[in-house]
Amino acid sequence: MDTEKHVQHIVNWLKEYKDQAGAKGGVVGLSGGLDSTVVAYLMKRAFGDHALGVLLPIHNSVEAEEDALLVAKDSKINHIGIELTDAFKEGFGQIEKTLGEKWNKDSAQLVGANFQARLRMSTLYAIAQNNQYLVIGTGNSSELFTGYFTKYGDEGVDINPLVNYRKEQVKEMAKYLGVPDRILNKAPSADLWEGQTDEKEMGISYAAIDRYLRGEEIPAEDEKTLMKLHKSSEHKRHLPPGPPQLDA
Ligand SMILES: Nc1ncnc2c1ncn2[C@@H]1O[C@H](COP(=O)(O)OP(=O)(O)OC[C@H]2O[C@@H]([n+]3cccc(C(=O)O)c3)[C@H](O)[C@@H]2O)[C@@H](O)[C@H]1O
Ligand SMILES: Nc1ncnc2c1ncn2[C@@H]1O[C@H](COP(=O)(O)OP(=O)(O)OP(=O)(O)O)[C@@H](O)[C@H]1O
Ligand SMILES: [Mg+2]
Repeated sequence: MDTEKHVQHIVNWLKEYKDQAGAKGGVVGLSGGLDSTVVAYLMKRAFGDHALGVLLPIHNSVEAEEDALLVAKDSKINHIGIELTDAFKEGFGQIEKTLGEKWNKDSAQLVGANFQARLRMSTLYAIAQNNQYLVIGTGNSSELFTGYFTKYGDEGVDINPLVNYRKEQVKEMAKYLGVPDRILNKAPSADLWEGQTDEKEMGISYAAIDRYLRGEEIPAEDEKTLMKLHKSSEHKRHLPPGPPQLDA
């Protein structure tokens, strides 16, 4: 791909979209991971001083604050940090306490992880509305295809500048934008629990996902895994359905 052309295309679109929405700028959650890093650099080009990155640490999950700070400094995006550890512990603790015996401990890790993603989403929306900003998403087409995101959590956003780009293309953009090697070379992770990586949890590599999305053949076992992820997450790619309308 002609990376320079695509970067300019996204930056132009961000500017146009913001203007037609009547917004002043945009806000993004800064995790220190590749996707939010690329979005931060693009937002800085599109929104200048009205690009805001927000570090949202929850000290229950893995901490990558140093990387997020490095991104803020390197991209020169305005940034703030909002500590969500207590809010998470309080909110999630109340649910556990109230459900008591009915609380299913087997799924608690995943449920807690999704709760964290939605808490971050709520926080970003509060900041966005307060500043007349839009919430800028970081999802790419590889994640969207597999459904590897929390419904109404990290994909609860206003616009998604990377949605037509595969993970490998996001990495190309990162190189073009001068993202530090430390960020470029990290294994993609939601950082929602110790040792979590996207590829381990999904059971397939981004290389295989992206090969498939490019229309190339992948091993049968990978294709089976990918189709399962895609089908089971179909509901995440649509607005909530209701019963069909009756005539009278
Ligand atoms: N057929 C259907 N029609 C309508 N709704 C349906 C449904 N099936 C489930 N649902 C609903 O969807 C919920 C399950 O979806 P969801 O809540 O998303 O949860 P789920 O897909 O189980 O988990 C999210 C996955 O994304 C990963 N993640 C999360 C956040 C960030 C990142 C990252 O890469 O940074 C990754 C996380 O590690 C996990 O593997 C169910 O609890 C139910 O409410
Ligand atoms: N600690 C955090 N602080 C602020 N935002 C966060 C934090 N953790 C996750 N997010 C938000 O959730 C998004 C989804 O996470 P995801 O892991 O898919 O992307 P990433 O971390 O940017 O890149 P990578 O997939 O390479 O790890 C992030 O891009 C970011 O906007
Ligand atoms: Mg990440």
